[in-house]
Amino acid sequence: MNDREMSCNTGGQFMDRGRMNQNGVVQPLLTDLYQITMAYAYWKSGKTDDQAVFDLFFRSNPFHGEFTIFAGLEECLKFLDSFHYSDSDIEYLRQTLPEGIENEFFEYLGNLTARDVTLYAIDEGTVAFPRVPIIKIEGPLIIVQLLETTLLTLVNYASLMATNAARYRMVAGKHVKLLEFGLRRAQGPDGGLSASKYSYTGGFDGTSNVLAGKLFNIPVKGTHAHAYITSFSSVGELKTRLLKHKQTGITEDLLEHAIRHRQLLSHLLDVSTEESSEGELAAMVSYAIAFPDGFMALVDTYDVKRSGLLNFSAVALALNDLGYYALGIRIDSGDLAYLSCLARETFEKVAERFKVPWFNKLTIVASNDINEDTILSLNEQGHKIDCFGIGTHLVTCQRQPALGCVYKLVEINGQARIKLSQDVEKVTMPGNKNAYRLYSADGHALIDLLQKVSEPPPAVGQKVLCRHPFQESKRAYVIPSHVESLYKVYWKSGKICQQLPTLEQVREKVQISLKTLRNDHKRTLNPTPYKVAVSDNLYNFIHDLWLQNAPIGELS
Ligand SMILES: Nc1ncnc2c1ncn2[C@@H]1O[C@H](COP(=O)(O)OP(=O)(O)OP(=O)(O)O)[C@@H](O)[C@H]1O
Ligand SMILES: O=P(O)(O)OC[C@H]1O[C@H](OP(=O)(O)OP(=O)(O)O)[C@H](O)[C@@H]1O
Ligand SMILES: O=C(O)c1cccnc1
Ligand SMILES: [Mg+2]
Repeated sequence: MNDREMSCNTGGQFMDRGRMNQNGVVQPLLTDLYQITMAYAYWKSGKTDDQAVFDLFFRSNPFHGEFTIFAGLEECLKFLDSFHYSDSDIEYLRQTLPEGIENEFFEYLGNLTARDVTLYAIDEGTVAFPRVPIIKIEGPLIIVQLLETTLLTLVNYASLMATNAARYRMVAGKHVKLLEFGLRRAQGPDGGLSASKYSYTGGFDGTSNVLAGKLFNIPVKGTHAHAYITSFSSVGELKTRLLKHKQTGITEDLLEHAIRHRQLLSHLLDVSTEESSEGELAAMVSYAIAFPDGFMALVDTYDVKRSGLLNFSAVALALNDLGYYALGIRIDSGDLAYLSCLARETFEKVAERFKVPWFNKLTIVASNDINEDTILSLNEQGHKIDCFGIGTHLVTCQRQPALGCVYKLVEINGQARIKLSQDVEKVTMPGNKNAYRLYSADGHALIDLLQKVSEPPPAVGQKVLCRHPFQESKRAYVIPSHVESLYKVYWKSGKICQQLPTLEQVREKVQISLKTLRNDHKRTLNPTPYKVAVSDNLYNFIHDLWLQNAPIGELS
């Protein structure tokens, strides 16, 4: 065991060793220097045992949308569970922090754990909204402050990615498969792994990232690259053409079958065999021999119509002669609407002419710089794509590369704190609060309501005054048919205190939670903002505190 592994404590009640596996890069020094310098200054000024409450929240939804999927909670809990500065961490800090830092501080840091911290959170996979804290953390000021940057880095990208993936899922519809192909384009290896994990959470069906498959138990899927096709230039290069018949076991020449079918197909599809690529045919035959039960071929290397579809269909029919069913094709360039329709038409013709009805159902995968708008546009035009392979736009979240979650002090030693700003959106909601989601009779979420923790929760069937946090005139009475208390205690007294869902369960939660949102909040163009309100009591409290803290200017 290395010193990082040894530093993990025994874990909470519900945490088995499997779960403890955490990305090794997530450790207490994965933070900003200022957290540690502040910790020293807090320590020096006797604030070590001050009790703080911090809220982790975002101020606006990403991608011009009106919802965000909260993800990354499990990683935050693992981080709390293993929080401990190793001897080498302390040694590094001794060398790095300014001279004159007292030795006792390093001893203090060396013994510091997250045992005295309590973490409340919304369930991972739930839709969340601006200004409603998704995590609330209480505990000694120093430790709670020290957690800021790491928790933010664990939640921000995870939630952004899960939201992005959920948006792709919404525009693609539930019947189209979505595969994440982004590792090569992701923000480094760790970004790539997180992208694979959280795109699955958001509703993708699998990833091409093999390590993500192993680590997170996500289905791994894939086709092949253009290099495989271009590595062959003629059938003479085939080292073997032989394949055993699936049922009889008799060895046959797959190429011979393919060439025969290719001739027949050239009439049916009205393309000449001379125009099509022999290298492509050779590549497809060799791939089919390697994967007779999983033959999926890239058809756009030379020309989809004049070469790719002809060669693919010939090899797929040859496989059929030997008792195997091909899976389908991938198209990675050109007009994906047109080419997918052309491919489906081709398959239908072949199905009819060769009496192979399963040809109608061959899978058509499309890739090439696909984003939400491309899918929407393809839907409008009409297409026959069964599966999108999506890389760059998905994993880099090109449309909005960061979610702006922040971590703000809202209470210290029972005293509420407010951060003022010229920009009203940036004024923090002071005090220790609870959050509730109020539902209508038809099961839709109506509004999220923040209250002071001292207030009784809203009750079903009873009128609640919900106020806009900053605009006095904006208020509404809501009579909820169902009230959901959004926070659960996830970490207390050094233990994880909820049964953590599996990745699969979080993935299901995303879809269930999205269903509670009205469609107008989810549409891509000009969605209706979801309402986030405060109780009358909290409203008055915020505004009193605001006035107390805002200096009165003087005109001269
Ligand atoms: N029918 C379509 N409607 C809208 N967008 C499409 C459609 N078909 C493809 N696209 C998108 O248009 C872009 C086409 O990319 P690009 O101009 O690089 O063409 P290409 O097909 O890759 O060209 P090349 O064959 O030269 O590589 C891609 O982002 C692709 O997802
Ligand atoms: O387009 P993305 O959404 O990022 O999806 C991943 C891309 O990665 C692969 O090829 P690559 O782009 O590396 O080569 P290519 O440009 O020749 O297709 C694949 O063919 C996709 O095009
Ligand atoms: O398997 C694929 O088709 C794949 C994987 C990564 C990137 N592009 C395509
Ligand atoms: Mg590409």
